Amino acid sequence: MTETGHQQPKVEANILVLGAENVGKSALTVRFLTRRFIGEYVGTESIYTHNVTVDGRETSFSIWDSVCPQNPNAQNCITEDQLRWADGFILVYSICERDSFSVVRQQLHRIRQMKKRHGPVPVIIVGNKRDLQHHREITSEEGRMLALSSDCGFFEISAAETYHGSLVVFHQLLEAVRENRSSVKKNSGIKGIVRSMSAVFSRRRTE
Ligand SMILES: Nc1nc2c(ncn2[C@@H]2O[C@H](COP(=O)(O)OP(=O)(O)OP(=O)(O)O)[C@@H](O)[C@H]2O)c(=O)[nH]1
Repeated sequence: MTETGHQQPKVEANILVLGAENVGKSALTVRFLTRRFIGEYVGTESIYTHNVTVDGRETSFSIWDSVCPQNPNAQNCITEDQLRWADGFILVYSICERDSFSVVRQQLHRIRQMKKRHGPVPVIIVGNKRDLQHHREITSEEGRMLALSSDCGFFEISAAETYHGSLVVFHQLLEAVRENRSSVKKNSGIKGIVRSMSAVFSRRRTE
């Protein structure tokens, strides 16, 4: 409810979870949805709907847990349809697998190319399997630097160990999606005013 007693409209967010095979995309998603870590997940593509209250507002997440085909050309893991559908992206790698970090880098590049055509879109990079420190191949700094250099959020988590990490990832992305929407709306408002003013002035010049 707002101060004036009006019900705030429901927030809807389409989130696409990407990354190489076996990095924990399903584990992260299922953790957020159920608070539980099951251990083994069916490797099929799924879209889940999850209705929750976030910061006092009704929110409906649609979460697309994608599957990256074996031996992929990583960039082609993402289709145009997926890119159009998503309001925000979670790119997952395993801190124990250098190749999965490269996949995230390539997928990020593809998303940023699309951004040129479709406008900005929030991305959060997630280094998963933080509990497996003894197998670590990617330092936290590498993950953080990639995120900083490409204007993304960054978290290292263990979907196996805690629920909190997955919660923070989805909530931060939701906040970024909401901010992105309001800045797009604001910009299109200003652009609209500029466009109509230039139409008026060009008409005057020709009168
Ligand atoms: N130790 C550890 N294992 C994890 C973690 N997250 C996931 N796993 C394990 O990693 C394996 C793959 O997890 P999934 O969630 O199926 O990974 P995925 O990226 O969805 O895999 P695909 O569906 O094949 O693309 C499973 O055996 C999980 O139990 C984690 O944080 N720590």
